[in-house]
Order: sequence, then C-alpha cells, then structure tokens
Amino acid sequence: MAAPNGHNARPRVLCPEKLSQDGLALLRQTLDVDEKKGLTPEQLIEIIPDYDALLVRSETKVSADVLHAARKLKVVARAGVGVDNVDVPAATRLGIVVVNSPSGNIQAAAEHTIALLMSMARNVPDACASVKAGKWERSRLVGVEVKGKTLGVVGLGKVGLIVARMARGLGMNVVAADPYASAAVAAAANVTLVDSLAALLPQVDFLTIHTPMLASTRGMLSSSELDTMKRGARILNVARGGIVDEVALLAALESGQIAGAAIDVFTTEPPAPDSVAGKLIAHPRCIATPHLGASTVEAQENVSIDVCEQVLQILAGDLPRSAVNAPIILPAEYKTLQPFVKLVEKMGSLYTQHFTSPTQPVGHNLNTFDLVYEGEIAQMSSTKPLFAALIKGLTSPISDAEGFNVNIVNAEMVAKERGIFVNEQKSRDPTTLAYSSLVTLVARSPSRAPSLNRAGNDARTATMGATEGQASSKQHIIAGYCSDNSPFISRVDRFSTSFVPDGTLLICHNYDSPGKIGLVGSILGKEGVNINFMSVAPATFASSAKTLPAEETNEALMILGVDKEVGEHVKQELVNAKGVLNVSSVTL
Ligand SMILES: NC(=O)C1=CN([C@@H]2O[C@H](COP(=O)(O)OP(=O)(O)OC[C@H]3O[C@@H](n4cnc5c(N)ncnc54)[C@H](O)[C@@H]3O)[C@@H](O)[C@H]2O)C=CC1
Ligand SMILES: O=C(O)C(=O)COP(=O)(O)O
Repeated sequence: MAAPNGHNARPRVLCPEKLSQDGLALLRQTLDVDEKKGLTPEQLIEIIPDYDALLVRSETKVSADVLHAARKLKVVARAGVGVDNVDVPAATRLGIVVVNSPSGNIQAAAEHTIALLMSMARNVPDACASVKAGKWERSRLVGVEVKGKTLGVVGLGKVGLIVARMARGLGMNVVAADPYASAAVAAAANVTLVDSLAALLPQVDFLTIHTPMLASTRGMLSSSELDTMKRGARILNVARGGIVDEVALLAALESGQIAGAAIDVFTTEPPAPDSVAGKLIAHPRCIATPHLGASTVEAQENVSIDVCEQVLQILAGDLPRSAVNAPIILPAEYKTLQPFVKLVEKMGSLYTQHFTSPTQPVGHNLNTFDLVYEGEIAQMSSTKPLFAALIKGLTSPISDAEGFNVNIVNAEMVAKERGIFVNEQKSRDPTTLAYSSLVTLVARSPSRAPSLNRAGNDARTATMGATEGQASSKQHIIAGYCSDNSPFISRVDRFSTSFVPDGTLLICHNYDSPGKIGLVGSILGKEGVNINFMSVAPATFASSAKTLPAEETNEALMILGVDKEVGEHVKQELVNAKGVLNVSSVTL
C-alpha cells in the first residue's frame, strides 16, 4: 500500500536467503518483503538502510558494518539456532533486537546427526556412488555396528540431548561432556555425564559435537585432543565448522588415528576445493553434507513461522519470545507495563529538560536515580522496560534522535556510557495511594540517600532510607501515575500537580499571589502563543523538614500547555515579570 506522498508506508523486510514461505506469508499481510538472494556484502550494506527488519539463515554475515549502515533496522531475525553469523554485540549497542528460533530445527539437526552416524558406520555414501557407477563392491564396503558402542556427546543441550536419546534407542552407551548440563536431565536420558572433555575422549568410539560456536569452543578439538581418542574412533560435526580444527582432523584421518569423519559444517561455507575443508571433503574416509542439518521441510516451516511472528511482534512494539539480546518478559506483564513505559519515559525527559542544562547535564552531579514503584506496578516480576524507558527519556532530549535508539536492548550500555546509575525499588509498604500505582523518580548525588516526603509528611524512611533535613537543591523528585492508560505527572519537587505530560509545556515557578495567571497569559497572548491548558501546582511537599515552612507555602508552579515553542525572549520577559522566579519550556 502506498502512502499519499508516494512513499511506501509499510515497514520493509529484507530476506537475502531461502526461507519457507509459511512465515513470509504472515509478514506479507502487513509488511513489504523483498527476497533478494545472492547479495554481496557490499550490496547488502548499500540496501540495508531501507529496511526495518532483516531475515537470515547461516549464509548472510550480519557484520557490524552492515548494522552500522542500517538506518531504521529494528530486528535481525535468524531463522535457526546459531547466531554466530550475526555481530550480536554491535546489534545490542545499536538497540537492534536479535531473535532466533531456538527449537524450530533441533529435531532436524539431531536426525541429520543420526543419519550421518549410520551413513558413516555403513559406508552408505561410498556404497551408493559405487553401485551407481555400475560396481558391486561388497567386501570393500563392510561397515561397523553402532549397538554396544560408546557415543561421546560434547554439548548436551537441545540437539545433543535428542541425539543422545536416539543413540540410546540404537543400543549405544552415551557419555556426555557439558559443564553446564543438568545431571538430573542427563540421568533421566540414561546418559553418563563426565567432568571434562579430557575424561570423555579416551572412552568413545564415536564423538559428536553439539556446542555453539563460541570463543571457548573454537578449535576445542585439535590434534592434542584427537590424539587422546581411541585409535580408529569416528567423529561427527553437525554444530559449527572450526569447533573441530579442520587441519588437525585432516591429519588425523590421514594418519588413521581417526577412522572416519562425518561433517555438515565448515569454517568457510561453501569451502573452496583447495582449502583445508575442501581437502577434508575430498578425503575418502570423510562423508560430508552442505550444512543440511536444518534442511527439512518441517524445520524450515517451524523456523520461518517462529521468526516471522517475532518480527511482527517487534515491529508492533512488543517484545519477542526468543530475543538473543533482550530480556524475556511475559506478554501479560508487558501489556500491564506499557502505559508505565510511556510515563517513565516522559518523567525522564521532563527531568532532563526541566532540571538540567548544558552546564549541568544529566548525570553530571545528580547522577543517581531512584526509581520507586508503589502499588500494582511493584508486583511486576520484570521492570526492565521501565528502566529502559527512563534511560531513553533522560538521554533522548540531549541526543541525535536519528542515530540514537535507546531501548530495552541497549539501555544498560547507554546508562553506563553516560555515567547514569539507576536504583530500582519496589515499595512493599501497605499503600494508601490515591492511584493503583505510583512511580517516583528521585535524582540525587550518589552519596546522598533520598529524602522523599509525602504530603502529610509521611517520610518513607523505611523503604527509601530517607534522611530528614536534606536540602531539596541536592535532589529532584518527579512522580506520576497512569489513569485509563494515560500518564499523569503528580509531583514536581515540592509541588503537587496533575497534568498530562504531552506536547510543549511551560513550567513557571512563581510566588503564589493573585494576578499571576493574568500576567503570564497576557505576555503569552502578546506573542501569539495559545494556552491549551493550565495547571497550578501548590507547594505541598516539605523540601527539607517535616512541616512545610511558611516561606515555601507561598510558592507554586504554573504548568501551561502551549501550542508552539516559546522563544528565549518570551521566557525572559516572563521571568522579568514580578513574582515569577524562573521559567522552563519542555517538549514531551
Ligand atoms: N548443522 C545445522 O544445520 C545446525 C546446527 N546447529 C548448531 O548446533 C548448536 C547447538 O544447538 P542447540 O543444542 O540447540 O543449542 P543449546 O544451547 O541448546 O546447547 C548447546 C550446549 O552446549 C553446551 N556447551 C557450551 N559450551 C560448551 C563447552 N565448552 N563444552 C561442552 N559443552 C558446552 C551448553 O551448555 C549447551 O548445553 C547450535 O549452536 C548451532 O551452532 C543447530 C541447528 C542446526
Ligand atoms: O540453526 C542453525 O544453527 C543452523 O546451522 C541452520 O542453518 P541454516 O538455517 O540451514 O543455514
């Protein structure tokens, strides 16, 4: 559907690899999907700025260069398990969600492993090629049985466990090495878990690898490990090329230390014929497949639907179920949090615009923020979206909006870089709130415990560790609540109020004396500024003592919703007016 201006208004998805149409059809209902196969890295970098989502399998290298070239990319979706072809730290830094399909193809990968195991044991590929060539070589092609043999599984995760169960079904003894595997899960599958790879290797007749490609697993099986195996053992790798060192494996095949290898994955895919991987493939005792572990009709349907659903969720502003670089939050909780996400972002933005300046920027002096949740909102198990919303609110008024996308993915990193510390607190006090939930933001210096006095002076010393007698100038407080899913600000420092934080607002701090409203109204009218709403906020919270001192009771905030930005000269004129102490304008 084209927008009236001729531009395509629908979000765009780039799919540079073969993905099942089952998922793509879901996307096509609301998004534009471009299937463009065979892109070079340079071509990908050139076109990626146009896309909101990128769908890949294992062939596309989603490098930092690709991610930096993107302009509006929100999600990289990996239709499969391994995300080693995606620069996840770079995506995180840029606030781009990376999702995968953690279980859509695991059965396929496990079945392929068993197919290779049996093919290797019975020389099936060689026998097939021989008989097709018109030969009948029964004595050359005698195999071995797997029953009664020991299979070593390195990585007893999702794929490794399915392989282990199937191997048990074939009558094999299964021994596994995985420092993070559950002993109970292993025992339930009749798998003997050993302490280390070193303990595993000398025992096995067949070895199968099912770990992810990580810095710690790259080259995990090199010549020193292969040498500790029984002479004539056989190796399978359906995980990632390079976990078994290709040079070492080729040498071990040539020396006869390893009797056979079955390999689905290579360090470079497709491997060049004259590379080490190419020589490995050509070796007569190696059987090889072109990264087919996930290539079944069923697995491809599963992963495609899985990641396409997540792309739709992310582009709709929801959290996906399998993000690699974002927290998992229950959908019901996420829905409840949504209005508060908006509120907290507005509170952060109000803080930065109203209380900071280029000489006293966010994080400069008051760099510690207590974010206090009371009421229903305090019951949420994860408040990570609220934390992210605060960081976004605090930083976006002072950032280049184009290139700066703070979200749940990169909020922690941004906070760290800006020297902002957030201390989230859930009040467990039996609450006497007027609203079902209240969120309070206290900006303070790191050393200073917050002082948060409520109207009626019920200083919350229990939950806040408040110290009476601290000067209000050393901290700032903004509080808010949600009503009918709309955010309201209920407190700005000592002043209690109730306004919707939306649009351009003028915040005038003045003496609460008659005539102020008329005075401000006439100055703004003269400048052609229309006032949409006005809220007078009396000082009801004590700044530093249990009772509100007289000199503080005659001050007020006047919050005006205006229809346009107000120039510096107008603000100056307002400040020059009698009884107006200061004026700030904020856009929320
Ligand atoms: N050939 C293909 O088409 C496919 C390949 N894969 C590969 O299989 C890998 C495993 O997939 P899943 O089982 O779903 O992942 P998983 O995350 O469920 O399991 C991986 C296991 O490896 C273990 N592990 C990590 N470091 C280890 C180490 N140093 N030593 C021993 N164990 C270690 C982990 O504790 C975990 O239990 C994927 O990362 C992917 O690279 C997955 C699907 C298809
Ligand atoms: O899911 C995985 O990790 C795989 O290796 C599958 O890769 P593919 O999607 O078939 O390119």
